[in-house]
Amino acid sequence: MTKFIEVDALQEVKSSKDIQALTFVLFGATGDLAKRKLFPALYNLFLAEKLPNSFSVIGLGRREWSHEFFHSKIEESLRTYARKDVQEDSLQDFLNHFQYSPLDVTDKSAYKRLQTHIEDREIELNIPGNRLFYLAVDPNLVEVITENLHASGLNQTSGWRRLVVEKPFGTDLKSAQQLNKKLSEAFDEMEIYRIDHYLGKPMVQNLASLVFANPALASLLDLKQIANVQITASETVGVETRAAYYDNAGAIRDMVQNHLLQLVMMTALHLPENITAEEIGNKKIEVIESLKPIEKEDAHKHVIRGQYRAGEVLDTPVIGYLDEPGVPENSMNDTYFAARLHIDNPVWGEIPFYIRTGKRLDQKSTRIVFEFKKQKRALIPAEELVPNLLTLEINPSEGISLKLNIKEPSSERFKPTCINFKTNTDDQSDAYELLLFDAMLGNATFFAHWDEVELSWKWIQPLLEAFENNLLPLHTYPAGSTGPEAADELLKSNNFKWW
Ligand SMILES: NC(=O)C1=CN([C@@H]2O[C@H](COP(=O)(O)OP(=O)(O)OC[C@H]3O[C@@H](n4cnc5c(N)ncnc54)[C@H](OP(=O)(O)O)[C@@H]3O)[C@@H](O)[C@H]2O)C=CC1
Ligand SMILES: O=C1O[C@H](COP(=O)(O)O)[C@@H](O)[C@H](O)[C@H]1O
Repeated sequence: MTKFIEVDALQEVKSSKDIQALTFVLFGATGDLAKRKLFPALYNLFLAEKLPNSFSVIGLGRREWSHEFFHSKIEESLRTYARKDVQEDSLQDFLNHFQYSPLDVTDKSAYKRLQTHIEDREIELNIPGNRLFYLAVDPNLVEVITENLHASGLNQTSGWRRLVVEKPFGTDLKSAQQLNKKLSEAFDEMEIYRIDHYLGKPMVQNLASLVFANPALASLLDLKQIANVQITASETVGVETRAAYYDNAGAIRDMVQNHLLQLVMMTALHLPENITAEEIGNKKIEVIESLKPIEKEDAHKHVIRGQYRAGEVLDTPVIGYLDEPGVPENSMNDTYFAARLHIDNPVWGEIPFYIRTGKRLDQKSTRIVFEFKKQKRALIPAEELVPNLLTLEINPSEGISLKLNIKEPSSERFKPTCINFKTNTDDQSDAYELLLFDAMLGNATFFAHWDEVELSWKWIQPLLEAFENNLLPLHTYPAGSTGPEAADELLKSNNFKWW
């Protein structure tokens, strides 16, 4: 069941007054996500006065850190990754909210110590028992942490309690279902926030309102005129230091099951009407339910998987996937995924959706492109015209552009010309800021609900099996390219190309 608070999803975020005093229990406080995203997001919320005066963050990890050392790590993170300059005069005020406690999550007895720590701080800072447990840890630890939170009674509190779980949620359909069952023994569905940071990206959050607020755009997006929709999430980075996780996950679990399918849902749901917060969840479920299954025997017709070889990315030579530290030399893991999907409902009918993602590609870009049908009348030779494209750029820059054919002055020729609108993102909250704020507020609109996650795994499962049974080739592509040539063929067979 979906859950929402009584706010319009499209409303601007509120202020700190809307968030009750709380304890933020951060599992994985010594890890990469905390350093790169969570501390900077909390800091930006603090500077924007969107945190309550009374809040306590208890950081956890196995490392034997002191509170002071923890503070120095947070400070380092803010100086490296925060969107805004560190304000020297208030930095210590911010850090004073944080304390650290070494804890091995598999050690049941340690949770009693944690409970005392949390309660002491609640008394000291006058915090009612509102507790947000944020699990920034390997997915394999989520179950044991939840079990121990339950067994120790830490989740039985006089205030509200919420559990924020990072993606990927499980590793396949069965494990996700088992995990969900376990979580629901300790928390109600209303209290579980499955975070997918693509849902926190401002352009994604605004998709629903964009068309409604702009009748011109709404009339442009007449579905009868759309030839196809393309969703791209390309990255220049490689596997970095994450081989242990990534070589088991691959692009299919790391990006497709969650981020890309969420983008498909968000893109397909919004046309053509205004949508309330509650309807967003329901419509997303309708979309994912309508996604035509691809049977594993047919996967080779609709799906391309690839792995990068050595090459040059942004003028720098880089090694191939198989030479990356921690990657087995015979790994068949996918670092690239592309597919052709169909949403089998009256709205989207025959319009194909193409999705693709990959590491070590030529550029970092997340975007959605609507390609319009070509002019059918023969007044202008078709080869002189490019299809009109409406592009929504999501990341790293944000904006909207429309590609048109404009006649060059003093010539009979047409030139493809883009009308661009770039959002000024300098002062814009980032995905984790928006999502952390919502989790603390109790607004689950932009979190992945269980139904969506389960339906996404159901759709993905035959493809996982096709990959495991090697029912489709693993293509290679040079680092710095746009991906395997076979991915171009996927579109060519329908007379399209990637944009
Ligand atoms: N990094 C990123 O950019 C992103 C990460 N994510 C997700 O966030 C989650 C965390 O990722 P990331 O931060 O990169 O991972 P890291 O490996 O960097 O961090 C893992 C954290 O888990 C802690 N940990 C591991 N084992 C135990 C244990 N037995 N007891 C207590 N703590 C333990 C580690 O602490 P210690 O070593 O001190 O025990 C560390 O703080 C993953 O689910 C990932 O998919 C999602 C989006 C982006
Ligand atoms: O969740 C993940 O996302 C990042 C890409 O995120 P973005 O916001 O930079 O587009 C990806 O690099 C990582 O592998 C994956 O775990």
